[in-house]
Amino acid sequence: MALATIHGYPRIGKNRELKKALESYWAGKISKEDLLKTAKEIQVNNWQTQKSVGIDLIPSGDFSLYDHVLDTTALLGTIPPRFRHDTQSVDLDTYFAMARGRSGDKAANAMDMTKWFDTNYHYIVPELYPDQEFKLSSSKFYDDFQLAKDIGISTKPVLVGPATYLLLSRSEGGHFNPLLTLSDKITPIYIEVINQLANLGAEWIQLDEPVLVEDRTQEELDAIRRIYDRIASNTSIQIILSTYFGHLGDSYQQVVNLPVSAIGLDLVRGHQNLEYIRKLGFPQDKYLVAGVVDGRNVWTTDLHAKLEQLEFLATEVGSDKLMVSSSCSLLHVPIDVNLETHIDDELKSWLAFAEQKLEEIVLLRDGINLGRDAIKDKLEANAEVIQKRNASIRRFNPEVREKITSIKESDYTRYPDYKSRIETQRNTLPLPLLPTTTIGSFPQIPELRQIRRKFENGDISQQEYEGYLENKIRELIELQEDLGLDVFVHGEYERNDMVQYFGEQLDGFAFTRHGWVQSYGSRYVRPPIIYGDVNRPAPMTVRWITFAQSLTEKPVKGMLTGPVTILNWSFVRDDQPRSETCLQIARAIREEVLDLESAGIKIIQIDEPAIREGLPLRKSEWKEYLDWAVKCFRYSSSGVRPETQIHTHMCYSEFGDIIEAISDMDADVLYIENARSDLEMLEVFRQHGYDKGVGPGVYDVHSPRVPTVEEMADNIRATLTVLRPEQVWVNPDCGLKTRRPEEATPSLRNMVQAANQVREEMLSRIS
Ligand SMILES: Nc1nc2c(c(=O)[nH]1)N[C@@H](CNc1ccc(C(=O)N[C@@H](CCC(=O)N[C@@H](CCC(=O)N[C@@H](CCC(=O)O)C(=O)O)C(=O)O)C(=O)O)cc1)CN2
Ligand code: MET
Ligand SMILES: [Zn+2]
Repeated sequence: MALATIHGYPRIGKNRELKKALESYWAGKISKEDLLKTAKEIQVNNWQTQKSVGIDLIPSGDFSLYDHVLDTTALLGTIPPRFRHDTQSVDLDTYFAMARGRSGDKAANAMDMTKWFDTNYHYIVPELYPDQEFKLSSSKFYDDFQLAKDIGISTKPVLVGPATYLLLSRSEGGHFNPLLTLSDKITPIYIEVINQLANLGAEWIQLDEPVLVEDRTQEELDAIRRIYDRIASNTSIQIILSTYFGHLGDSYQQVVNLPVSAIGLDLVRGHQNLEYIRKLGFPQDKYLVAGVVDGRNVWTTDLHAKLEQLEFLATEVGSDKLMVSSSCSLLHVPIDVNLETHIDDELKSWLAFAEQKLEEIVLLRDGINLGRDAIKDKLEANAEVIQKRNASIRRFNPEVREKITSIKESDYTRYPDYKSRIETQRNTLPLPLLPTTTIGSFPQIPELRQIRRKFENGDISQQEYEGYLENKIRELIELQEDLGLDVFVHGEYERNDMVQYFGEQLDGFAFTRHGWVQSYGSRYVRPPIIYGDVNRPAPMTVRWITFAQSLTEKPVKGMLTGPVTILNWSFVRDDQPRSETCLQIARAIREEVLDLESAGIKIIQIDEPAIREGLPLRKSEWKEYLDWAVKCFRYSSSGVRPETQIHTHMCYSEFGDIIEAISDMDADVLYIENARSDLEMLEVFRQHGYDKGVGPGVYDVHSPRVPTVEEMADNIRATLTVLRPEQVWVNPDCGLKTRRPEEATPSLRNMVQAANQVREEMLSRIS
């Protein structure tokens, strides 16, 4: 009999219970016991939901208070020395200190955070030394397994696999490959954990190795082989080695022949895996975890098409060796589409969130085990939805299609080139050396969010809401005058989120009320759903930017989210190439840029923080993506006059390997994350050179800690060893929306002082 399983379930709770509990705990408003009680309730709820729908192999350990990679760090005892952790097991405060940094007498910077593969989920990057020791330091995975067992559910514990853990970590104290250097040391700990879980009664355990869908060297594959050989000869439990987010490529044969009981393959993003099975076969003695239901998108599954795949797989591997699964953890989709009362029924029928996906998986399993006839009614209903969706005219807007075809090749290039236009800009836009600015958003205080919620619910009028926002902007302009910043922003107070805000104003987008997806820790997003052609019916930001500009002589930046980021942070229609959808968004943004320029705005910032996460996981596919992604950005920004300055911003990623594409975007100024990853970006600029304006962030905004003048001045001085003074801007790493005003204001005051200090040093050197 085929089994139904998933890789993992959303952790946040249907009503964002985890966020509320975490933030209350951090604010000292609830106790540790209260927090852990909420965590337990969410887990129990998740298990019971899965059980009642009929999932056979239910995961445990997929829940996390903050991040599952950080949980693995706690498990393995790889606590960076600056957290001075000396107890046997990692306590909650050390755990959160690693994630968020700590101030006071035990002050320590947070660990780096970066994107989880090509998703908008962020994990805490492990820091490993060449002589790293590993020591079991957390009982979380046992506790979670036991908790499920206590309510009568024998779960499948899920852990980040040893190879993935090592390859995702940062090598400290010199360049080395953590997989090649540390695999012998990490393996015994994994063996210990696996055997303990077996002792507690686990029959299956899942080790997630998504690094296997990236390009791996033979040396790495050999090291992985050695790890799994050793695990196999020292454990007796059934192990699922799971891969997701892509296909196995050339390493297919080697991976499926690793000594484990089951192999998990993504058959959606990694649809090529199906071809490999067809051509190269699949080992007869193994289970196949067939990831057929998309864990990365929200569209109702075409059950007929998937059943066909599964029927083929059943003949290849035997139906008793088949597990029907999600393509990856359901962490990346919202929980329940039925909470969305304002989405119309037709559109809703096109959508499946986590709970609906559980039902799809169970149906597909039944289709395999009992035959198509047994699920006939459901199959027919599904076929009707799919057929109607494919034929729906709601997806097409002839006017948009027409405008897209009329784009000319020259529309993708800005004239004149940077060298000439920067001269013009220097004359029309007088700025001091090392201009200071911010990335855009200012603290979204609870009062602001509450008022927006009231406005959405109709409890206050539009006039009251906008009056409130105007006051906030007035206050912020005064604050920026007082701080002495050079280029101002309006604060983005009118935005719930930098992508959702635009999605709500564009045709072809649907947005959710409850469709939260975890981005990191307690921070969630509601990705808009792009179901049709994208069009901008009216200006989206001009009203707020021009209001802010009317209050000051200093330049106020127009603030937009770029097309690639809107694409990558939305759920995207799957009936046309992503590049086409992106160009439609780019057209909408270009219109907005031109409207801002006509309204007298001199600097327009178009953020593209997600440009890198759209990068395919296999290098051979990079060029194609970068070509169209960069083109879309250029199309959105190139219509302006020479004197209008275009800025862009990126955060949370490594940019070294795509620096040429970034330079090709041809923005006049680039603000880039820098502080949290040990000034890595400076090394990139040193090696590759960069000729346009750059603001490498001088402090990390994702930590509540207020940075000192001296450390920021040091960062600026470091930047000046690599870049010319005329190029350099001074700004934080990212927007300040997640900070409290008590953190943001003193940090910026120190930042301006740091810039002043360095300016004086430069002047005294000249004179
Ligand atoms: N889409 C996206 N992806 C991104 C980023 C980003 O900014 N946007 N930044 C990077 C890091 N990720 C981040 C993701 C989310 C947040 C963030 O601040 N999220 C907010 C939610 C933002 C939002 O949409 N807020 C709404 C909903 C407000 C709300 O929750 N209201 C309360 C009531 C008010 C209250 O009591 O607070 C309620 O509904 O119950 C609004 O402001 O309108 C949060 O989790 O707190 C920050 C960074 C990478 N990826
Ligand atoms: C995640 S990038 C954020 C950029 C945006 N302008 C902000 O300041 O919040
Ligand atoms: Zn940012």
